[in-house]
Amino acid sequence: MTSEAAVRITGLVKRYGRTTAVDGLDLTVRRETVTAVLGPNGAGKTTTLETCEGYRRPDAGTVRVLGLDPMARGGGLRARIGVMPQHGGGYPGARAMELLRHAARLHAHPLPVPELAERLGLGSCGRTPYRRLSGGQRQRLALAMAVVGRPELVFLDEPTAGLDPQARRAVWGLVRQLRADGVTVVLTTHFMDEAEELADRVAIIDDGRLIAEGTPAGLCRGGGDSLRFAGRPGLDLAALRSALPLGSGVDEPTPGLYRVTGEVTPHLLATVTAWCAQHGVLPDRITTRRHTLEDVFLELTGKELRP
Ligand SMILES: Nc1ncnc2c1ncn2[C@@H]1O[C@H](COP(=O)(O)OP(=O)(O)OP(=O)(O)O)[C@@H](O)[C@H]1O
Repeated sequence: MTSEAAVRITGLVKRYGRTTAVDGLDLTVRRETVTAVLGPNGAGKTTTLETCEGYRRPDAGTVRVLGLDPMARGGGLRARIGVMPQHGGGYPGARAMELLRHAARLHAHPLPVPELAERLGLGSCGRTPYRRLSGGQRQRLALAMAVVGRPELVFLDEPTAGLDPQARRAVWGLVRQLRADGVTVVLTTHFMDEAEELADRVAIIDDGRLIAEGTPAGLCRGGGDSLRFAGRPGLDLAALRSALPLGSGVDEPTPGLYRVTGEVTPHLLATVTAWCAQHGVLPDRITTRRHTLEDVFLELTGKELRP
């Protein structure tokens, strides 16, 4: 049934002894989307993913993945999901390509192994034993093993951590391809630009709870956007304000320097420059600053380092 959410988590609690890693988390992931789960170190992201993958049993709450309980045996879920763990384990003596071919053989209709290996730049290290692979090569191999079985849903735990910029772009390309092929992707990342680039939905968790969820643009909208320009001091702020779109404001924090607040859009910029033209003002040093996902993340989760 395709209208069913890919992942539905309700009131999830997971404890390790006295540590509550996940503390009443609610999260729904829609099918055929890319969802980025963000959160400070220790927020409970990996624990949440591992619970969805069937590696951890919830202490309370329910988790349904493709409509199934990940802890139930025999439901066929394992064959339908792909998992890239944060620290992928491989047999130390097995060669990279042997591991990938082995993973492919476990599935009924695997992707063609040579193309996938080529795409992730694994060709040249195919004969290298796992223990001698670099960190980045291990990451890319783990990603290839997660997707080789054509899963409906993949969980990628920090897929680009430790990758060079070229490999990062290759991973982004693969994630986009998965999405275009109708695969649901749930990934964690500490790179806010990565979430903005790839994700349809972003879920921010802190202390084991969901604290924000939405599209990257929706989460960033408004907030700390600003447009600044210099002009002759003492412009008629009330007149300029009345020309601006609803929800925008303007002030003159220092004489001759103007700050327009509100959502920065092409229309806002055009309005300000048109107003200046009508009033014989040459706006100098126009700069725009948009609220980024990193701004939102820091506002919501604070700036303190986590223990
Ligand atoms: N196997 C475990 N045994 C005991 N405590 C654990 C275990 N795994 C995780 N924890 C604790 O649970 C909390 C959540 O950890 P988790 O790995 O889920 O966070 P995370 O959001 O993935 O963090 P990071 O961004 O650092 O990877 C942390 O306080 C961590 O120390």
